[in-house]
Amino acid sequence: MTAVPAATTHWVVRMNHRNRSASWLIFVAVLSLHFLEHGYGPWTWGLMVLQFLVYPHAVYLRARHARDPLAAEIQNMLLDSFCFGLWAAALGFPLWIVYTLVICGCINMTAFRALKGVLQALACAAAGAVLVVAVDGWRFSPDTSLRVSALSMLCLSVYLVLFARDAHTRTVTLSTTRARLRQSEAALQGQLQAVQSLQAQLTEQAHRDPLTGLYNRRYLNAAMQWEIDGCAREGATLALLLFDLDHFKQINDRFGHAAGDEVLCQIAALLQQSMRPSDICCRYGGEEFLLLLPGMALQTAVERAQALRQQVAQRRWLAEGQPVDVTLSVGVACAHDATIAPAALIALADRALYQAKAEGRNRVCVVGATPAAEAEGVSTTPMVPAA
Ligand SMILES: Nc1nc2c(ncn2[C@@H]2O[C@H](COP(=O)(O)OP(=O)(O)OP(=O)(O)O)[C@@H](O)[C@H]2O)c(=O)[nH]1
Repeated sequence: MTAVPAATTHWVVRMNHRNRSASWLIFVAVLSLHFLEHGYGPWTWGLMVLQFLVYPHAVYLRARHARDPLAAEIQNMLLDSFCFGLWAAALGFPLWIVYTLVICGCINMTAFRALKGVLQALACAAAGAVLVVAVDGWRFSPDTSLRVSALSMLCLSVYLVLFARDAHTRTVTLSTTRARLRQSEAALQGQLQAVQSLQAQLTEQAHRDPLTGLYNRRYLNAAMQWEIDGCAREGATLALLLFDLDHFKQINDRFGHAAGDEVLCQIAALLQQSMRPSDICCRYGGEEFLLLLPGMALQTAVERAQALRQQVAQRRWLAEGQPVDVTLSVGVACAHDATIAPAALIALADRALYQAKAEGRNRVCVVGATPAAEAEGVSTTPMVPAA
């Protein structure tokens, strides 16, 4: 047997040990009085000491060291009832003594097994009584003296009070534990929400360009295929505008990198202002921006590019307090179905952008220019889509 610290002993085992030790001590007084009144011999006295003074500690030790202490304690309770039956029959069923013993056994079992427990306790008590009657014959002397009856009542009362006190302690402990659990659950929920919001922030940061706050290329790579598929499903076109600042290096060289950054941020803000909720705006490279326009036809996309180009060119830009010319070149491409790969669509826009740069910058070029675009100064240079 391994030593089990009292604090880790099952609470039922501890409770029954305490209740047995206390109430059975009074019961020793009940029996002693009864034995004296009826002149019982030393054997009976010896058995009483064993049963009511030694037995409670023996069964406590057995349950405490058992592999399943609760099951062992329930066996102890059934054994209590069996022994009560032995005593009841051996003493000739003295009414108050029998009543006290049987009620104690039944109440204990009811607490753990409900009505089934009562039946089990009664069955065990009956088995004990039958055994004594079978071995020693039937004896019946139900009367107890007033003193024995009164002491029996006291014993039963002490047992019931102890039992009720334990029930109260368990209820208080349970509600305290429940309250603590609720607090821990609320704290856990709070932590979970904090982790989820942190995760969302991290995901957002991983998809954003730190300087301009626009989506970055990593996000674009994932988003483009969804957008191409989505537009193809709806039978709509997907337009793509690729912007590049003209001679941006000169702004950096003349006014410094911080001034260049400021221009980039303002261009990003300007692009965002013109966006529809469904549009996706990315910082594609150093001074390159990309607008993805789901459901937009090529003609409309070209108009949009022209408007933005003009807005930038006409705006009065200042760098370090000095006026500076800022212009954009734009390449426009359009996907008409899901067969085009994201990289191929960008390559088309890139070729149009290259053309815009080659033609002198501050202009919009388009893959397969339309007559309307031509009228607005859009390059009509026909471009062959990349294979
Ligand atoms: N301030 C700033 N400059 C950047 C950033 N990223 C790239 N650049 C600069 O952008 C400039 C791009 O130069 P180029 O590729 O020669 O292009 P460009 O001067 O705009 O000339 P074109 O595109 O041919 O009209 C380089 O000087 C880069 O250092 C950035 O985040 N901040």
